[in-house]
Amino acid sequence: MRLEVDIRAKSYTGANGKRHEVIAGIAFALQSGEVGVVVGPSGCGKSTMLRILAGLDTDYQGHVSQPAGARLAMVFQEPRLLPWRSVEDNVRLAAPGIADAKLAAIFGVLELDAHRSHFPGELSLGLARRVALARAVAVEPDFLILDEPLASLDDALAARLREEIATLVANRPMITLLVTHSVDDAVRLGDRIFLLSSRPARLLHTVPIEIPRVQRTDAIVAALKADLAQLDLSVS
Ligand SMILES: Nc1ncnc2c1ncn2[C@@H]1O[C@H](COP(=O)(O)OP(=O)(O)OP(=O)(O)O)[C@@H](O)[C@H]1O
Repeated sequence: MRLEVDIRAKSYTGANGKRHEVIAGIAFALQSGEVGVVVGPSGCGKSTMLRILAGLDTDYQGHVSQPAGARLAMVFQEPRLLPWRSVEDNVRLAAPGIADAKLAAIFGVLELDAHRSHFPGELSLGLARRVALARAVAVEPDFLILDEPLASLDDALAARLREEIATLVANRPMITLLVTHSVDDAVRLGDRIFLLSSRPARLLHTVPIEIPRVQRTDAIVAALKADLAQLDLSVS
């Protein structure tokens, strides 16, 4: 299973009729079992790229190929839960027929067991993100897209959710693509990091990380971040 991305250009037409270029060249490939992390400055075009990868936007130049029949799940920045349904129902509606044991395993990893009967309005942002993630994983995707899953969470919560994401991706062979502003999150979670320029987004560097996630101690993470900081992120 392999995802191949070659987005050569993407632009939007503004209200004044002028086109503005948002993506100027992003090409990469990911294999099943790999976590790719896209890091780029705010507003550079990351969400636009994810929408293209998810097939929600076909108005671009280039191509994206994923295996026929690959099942895709996407977790958006805002959790988008059904407010009138319980946590458990939100997940079951996305994955009808899911076995109780499978659901219990997902809720276990994401520490949601105590919240099964809660409604989205009763949840903190961190919990709502976990439910959105549970819902995505419950459909057993081949390709999982996560748009800023750790943004706006305090450090301790972000660290917990990061661990949980690491457990989920280790439990299932899928292609995971995660977008973040945070180099720290990227080096803790990624197998391959894609560094983008500011808008229009251009892929500046692809950085593979060979050290297994479980072996990435704080000292190793600091060293990896120092390596990344040496890279030239200016667009020539
Ligand atoms: N539907 C649209 N029509 C016109 N312009 C758009 C549209 N969607 C996004 N843009 C513009 O494209 C640029 C990139 O937006 P995008 O949301 O992809 O960036 P981003 O890197 O995800 O940002 P952030 O990091 O803040 O989430 C921005 O200048 C944005 O205003």
